[in-house]
Amino acid sequence: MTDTGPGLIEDYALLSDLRTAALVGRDGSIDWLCMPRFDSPSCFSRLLGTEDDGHWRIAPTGEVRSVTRSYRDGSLVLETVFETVDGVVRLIDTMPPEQDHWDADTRVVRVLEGVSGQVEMTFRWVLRFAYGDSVPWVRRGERDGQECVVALAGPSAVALYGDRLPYRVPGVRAHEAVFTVSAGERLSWVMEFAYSPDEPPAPVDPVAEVARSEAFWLDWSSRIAYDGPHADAVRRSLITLKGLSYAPTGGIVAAPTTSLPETLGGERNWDYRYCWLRDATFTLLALDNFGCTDEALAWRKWLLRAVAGDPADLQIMYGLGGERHLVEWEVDWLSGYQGARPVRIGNAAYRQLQLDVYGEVMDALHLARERGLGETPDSWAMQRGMMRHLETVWQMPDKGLWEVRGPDRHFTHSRVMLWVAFDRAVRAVEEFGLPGPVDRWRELRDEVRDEVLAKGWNASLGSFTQYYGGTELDAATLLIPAVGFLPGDDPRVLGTLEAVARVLKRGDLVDRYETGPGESEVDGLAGVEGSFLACSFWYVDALALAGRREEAQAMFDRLVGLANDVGLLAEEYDSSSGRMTGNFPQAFSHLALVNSAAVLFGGHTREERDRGGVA
Ligand SMILES: OC[C@H]1O[C@H](O[C@H]2O[C@H](CO)[C@@H](O)[C@H](O)[C@H]2O)[C@H](O)[C@@H](O)[C@@H]1O
Repeated sequence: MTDTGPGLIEDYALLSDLRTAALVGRDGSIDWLCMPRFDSPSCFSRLLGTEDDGHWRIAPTGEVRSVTRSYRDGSLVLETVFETVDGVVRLIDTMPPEQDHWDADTRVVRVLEGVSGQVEMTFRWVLRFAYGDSVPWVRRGERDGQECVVALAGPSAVALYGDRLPYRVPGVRAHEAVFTVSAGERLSWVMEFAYSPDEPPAPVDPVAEVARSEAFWLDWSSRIAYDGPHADAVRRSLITLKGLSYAPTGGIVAAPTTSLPETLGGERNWDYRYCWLRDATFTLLALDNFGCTDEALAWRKWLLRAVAGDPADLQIMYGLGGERHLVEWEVDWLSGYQGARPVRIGNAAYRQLQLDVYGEVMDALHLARERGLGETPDSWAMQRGMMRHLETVWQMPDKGLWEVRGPDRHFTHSRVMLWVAFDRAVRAVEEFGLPGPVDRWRELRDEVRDEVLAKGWNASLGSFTQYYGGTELDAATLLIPAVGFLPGDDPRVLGTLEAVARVLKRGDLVDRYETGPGESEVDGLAGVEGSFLACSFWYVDALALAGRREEAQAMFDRLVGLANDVGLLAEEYDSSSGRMTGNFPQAFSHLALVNSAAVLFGGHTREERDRGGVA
């Protein structure tokens, strides 16, 4: 077969074992997999290069007439059905989450079933460790009487067990098997990551592993307390958010990929396999809003651990285990997704000052209190430490929530979120009787509010602007009513909604700010980018909070339709090509979808569900 490169971003489906994730294309090829953690080096990297950078495809050898895909209901067990002229086959893919032993082996399970006729299949396995840089030593092995293929290179090893194990293709650094599957026949494979190259991990029963994975997800998704409009999309988004969580610590990755471009062919390529306080906070609020309280508790634990120490050292993002150094570097041997270079590992944004993060964390912990998640001895102490530090830095310009790589500015959204931080601190004292310098916090809250209304508002534009003194707009200012800074029907909020509609909205898609030639190039990057999907959902929320519910619901109905065939959304959408862009699937987009559903239709809290009621 000729190498056609990776598929469209929307051609991929997610597998996750709550420690790492794989992306499977419509062509039956796993093109992205990092083992054993989300942020480990990838061993399949076709997504960011070519077939030779690593992939694992199981697909009909000949022409495929149609491909249909779906997840088994409520789960991350993916079924891909290939129809060919000779018959139909079903490929079942999953990564079983380990419920009790989080240090257990990470594995990918693939089961192939003949549905009708007889179909010739090609199984191709190209393993490359270290983001495609390291060709392993591959040999036949054996454990517990079962043959396997073991691939080793440096610290990494995997073992492949299965019914038809591939053989080395002469003269090519790939392993292949060609065989026929008849109706009623079932073949299966398991690929496991091994820490010790001396002994392959013990073989497991693939069919039982699929059942175990499905049972885990069904049990988890049965706790989702929502059966309102677009229930399938909301449930799929929540399952996706759960799939982006790292169970051993409670951290949540912004996305399981790096360097899927925000601009096709461009340089806006970032590594999202880390935990942003902002994204994780929004995610946990979204999960908790739909009854997934365990995840909210796990996140708080992760947060307390990650930010422990001197509040002056607070970062805007951390590694999955709370690691602080996420040094950015470029992988010069990968050609990038459809040529979009550079491919970046690590993310220099970890060193940025983004003041909105303080507001987001204070807001999340305040909501946790309001929802009765209970206090921990450390959480208020940590918040007070954060507030003490904020009092020393709040006047500084920052990089804003969009993490611009241009100059620091007083971004209006950051300033609004500072108000949120001081406001939630005041309310913790007033509403929950917690100790703190409430008079000082009140004064600072009022000072920031006056400042935003004086400097962030531009009367001639009739809108809040992106930063003090600027004339450009920013979709993040749509969040002003959602955080309670001004009511949804305040004339300044309505003016901002109108201005965003005029300048940043194309159809239903909303850009986060203006990019490209002629703009102020606030982000310090070349080129234009697609529309940021979360901003479109924020627009829906702002419409609803302005009392324009019908319009909001109609727009939400259309936005939900942008998800791919298995309900997944990337970070951005390029309306000119009609393609998804940016990292995939992205927590920000999915959490914005479920939060809009909560605004429009009401989330169901666990208490309400337990009482058998509806929010
Ligand atoms: O486009 C510029 C920036 O893009 C990334 O940041 C975006 O993703 C983050 C994670 O989802 C999100 O928290 C942030 O608000 C987004 O702007 C990237 O990580 C940055 O390094 C980059 O400057």
